[in-house]
Amino acid sequence: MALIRLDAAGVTVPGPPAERTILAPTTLELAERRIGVVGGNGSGKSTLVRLLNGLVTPTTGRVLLDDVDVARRGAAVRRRVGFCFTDPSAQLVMPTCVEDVELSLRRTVRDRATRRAAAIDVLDRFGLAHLADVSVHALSGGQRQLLALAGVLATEPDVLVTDEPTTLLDLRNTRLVAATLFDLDVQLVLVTHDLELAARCERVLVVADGAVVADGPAEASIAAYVASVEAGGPAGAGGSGR
Ligand SMILES: Nc1ncnc2c1ncn2[C@@H]1O[C@H](COP(=O)(O)OP(=O)(O)OP(=O)(O)O)[C@@H](O)[C@H]1O
Repeated sequence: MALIRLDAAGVTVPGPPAERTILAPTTLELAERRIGVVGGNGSGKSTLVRLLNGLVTPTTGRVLLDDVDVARRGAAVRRRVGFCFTDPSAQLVMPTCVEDVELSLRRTVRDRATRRAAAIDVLDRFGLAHLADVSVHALSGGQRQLLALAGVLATEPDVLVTDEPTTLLDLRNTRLVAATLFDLDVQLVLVTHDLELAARCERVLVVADGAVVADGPAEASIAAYVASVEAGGPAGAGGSGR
């Protein structure tokens, strides 16, 4: 299991209209197998998790993966920390499913025939082998999300960060993607608005107004989040100035 450490890591963005802190300096150690991140729209969840693989660079403090500074050795960290976006279109770039997975494998498997076989194996693990030569545009929402996950996991990261992987999906596909995610042999950091999904994590962080306002076992964190929403607090109102 990787140890991810935020050491007073914060993010401030420049104006206009004025410089704004979108994540207050945050100190955390993340070592659990499955970590959920919940909070209102615009609260800072994506900013927080994008720090973990260098998609966002902290403007104060540091982020360390097993003592490697993400800002200094981004490429090395990204080989260990895979990131999956909410909208799979953001990462499916090749015409067919198999080619998309092959693209992920281009650095690790040099030989083309071996790479194709490895890509088919990956698709098979996600129940997508029968779609190998199908256009990525012909897939259902759930299949696209699974393919995006397959592409990231083909690189065998130690940690998978996934930002609202079920938000665009219907109930059946939500269940399919959730079952796949929770079955993976990988450390998972899961941003979600689905509290049932968050409840399956060992630890849940609640983000509000650019800060982690609750952090603990899923049940306690989710209860705190729900209570703050019911009280009309910032976690529910998305009150980060958007
Ligand atoms: N590069 C940036 N420049 C300016 N503002 C930004 C930037 N990135 C994020 N923000 C702002 O920071 C705040 C937090 O954004 P973030 O995407 O982290 O929220 P979130 O909790 O993931 O929201 P959602 O649930 O709606 O996806 C928002 O007000 C957003 O508009």
